[in-house]
Amino acid sequence: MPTAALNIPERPANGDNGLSRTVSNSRHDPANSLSTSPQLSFHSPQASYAGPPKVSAKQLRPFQSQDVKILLLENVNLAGQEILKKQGYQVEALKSSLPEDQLIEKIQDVNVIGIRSKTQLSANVLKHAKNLIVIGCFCIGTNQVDLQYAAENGIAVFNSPFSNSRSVAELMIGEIITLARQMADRSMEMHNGVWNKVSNGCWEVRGKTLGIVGYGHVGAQLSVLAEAMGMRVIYYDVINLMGLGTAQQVPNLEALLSGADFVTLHVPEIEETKNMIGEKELSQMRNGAYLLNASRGSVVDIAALIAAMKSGKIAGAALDVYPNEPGKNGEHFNSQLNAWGEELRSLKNLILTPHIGGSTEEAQSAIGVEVADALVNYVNFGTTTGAVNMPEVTLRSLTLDEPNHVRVIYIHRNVPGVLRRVNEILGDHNVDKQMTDSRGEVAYLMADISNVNVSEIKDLYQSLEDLGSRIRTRVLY
Ligand SMILES: NC(=O)C1=CN([C@@H]2O[C@H](COP(=O)(O)OP(=O)(O)OC[C@H]3O[C@@H](n4cnc5c(N)ncnc54)[C@H](O)[C@@H]3O)[C@@H](O)[C@H]2O)C=CC1
Ligand SMILES: O=C(O)C(=O)COP(=O)(O)O
Repeated sequence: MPTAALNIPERPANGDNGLSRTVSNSRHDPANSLSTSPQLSFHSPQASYAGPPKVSAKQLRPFQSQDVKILLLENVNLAGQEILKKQGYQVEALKSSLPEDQLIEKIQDVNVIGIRSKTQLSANVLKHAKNLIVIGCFCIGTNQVDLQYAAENGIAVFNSPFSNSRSVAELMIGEIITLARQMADRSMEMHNGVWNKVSNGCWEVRGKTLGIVGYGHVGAQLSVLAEAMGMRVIYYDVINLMGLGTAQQVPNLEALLSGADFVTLHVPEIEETKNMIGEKELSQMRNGAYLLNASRGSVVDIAALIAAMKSGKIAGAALDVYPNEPGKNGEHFNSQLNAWGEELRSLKNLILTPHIGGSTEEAQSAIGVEVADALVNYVNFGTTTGAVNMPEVTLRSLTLDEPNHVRVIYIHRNVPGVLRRVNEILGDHNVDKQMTDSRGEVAYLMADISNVNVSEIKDLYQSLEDLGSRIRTRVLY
């Protein structure tokens, strides 16, 4: 049998590979949601995929669902775990993140990894992930993943772009009032048996100005909620955006800082936002203003914030995120993690929360479902809709359950002449549908072809692998 060397099993004569699942081909069409809706039912393809060049025969082996190994870290919600288990995949779920050495060991073996904001998937970690085809970030932020390295190595990355935005915005509203009324201090005092009834330095939020830095999903939600409480809203963003309600965009960060009583930060962690709020920016804020950060720890220079709070310039602050965060619950938050840890804990009217902005039942189950659906669609069908580091490619219908149909996924470097060469190879068969798109250096081609005998799949696969431009080839059937 020509496929024996690669251990590609022959398709049974009736075209049924013995697996049967119900799947959806679109995660963005609610009517097609994997978990909630009328579903498109068909016999599952038996998918085959390959790792990078010069991999062993074992890695080239096509997989049955039960061969797919998934590692979920950081307590991914059960709703998401269930979707993956229902596919028949092997799912290992851990409650915490892993230190780099343990992560490197574990990641060598898995095809799919699911993480949240804590796990660092650097190039150094990913270079050990020889079998990895896709990463699911069960959160909004993707700064913890080397997206470029992943794309260049044919690893797609998905996230959940807005399922926890409302939860973050609501936490901000709670914190704005808590800061204005020094509520955290009063509560702490009462827990220590101290009655301390004060109005000095306590304010209503009605009529005060909220300055939102980063008017994206979180910032815009917050804007609406704050106006409903009678606050005036201004915002600063690097792109021009229409303000909701009567919110007004200001032209630069300084205008925002000097014009707001409360400043909240909702920008991504990127080079430009590192230490975006430091000594200079804090000095531009109003005397007695408040600062809230639920974006990323690197956005605020915490030593400068401590100084501004000690001097009374800043009347209160709320921090949900830190440059170094503990890897699991119960770990101590102290100066070993962050040099200023102890000093921070001693400050008045400072709310410290353990990165809980998106931690609600609603947000976590919605994220679990959304990202798990995306992973299933990628593993089973190669669909990249919603990927954050790859071109978005999908084909309108699936014919993989029909005899002699295969789907070819060809991730390649975006250089001239590739499509011509790929189509010379595919042209020996009947190309039913094809879509290709590129994002920077990486291009993604998906083609459904018919008239392919199972005995030809290995050659088809190998011919694509042999092209100099290939990053990863998958043949699904
Ligand atoms: N504390 C928590 O649990 C959570 C934290 N987050 C963090 O919040 C961040 C924001 O979340 P979303 O609103 O969903 O993101 P988003 O991508 O919808 O919005 C971010 C906005 O920031 C703007 N921006 C980028 N660079 C900027 C700069 N230098 N100056 C001003 N504006 C800039 C963008 O144009 C965009 O409008 C996430 O990237 C994540 O790091 C998100 C969810 C939960
Ligand atoms: O969604 C995000 O970016 C967050 O920061 C929330 O992260 P988490 O899922 O709580 O680790």
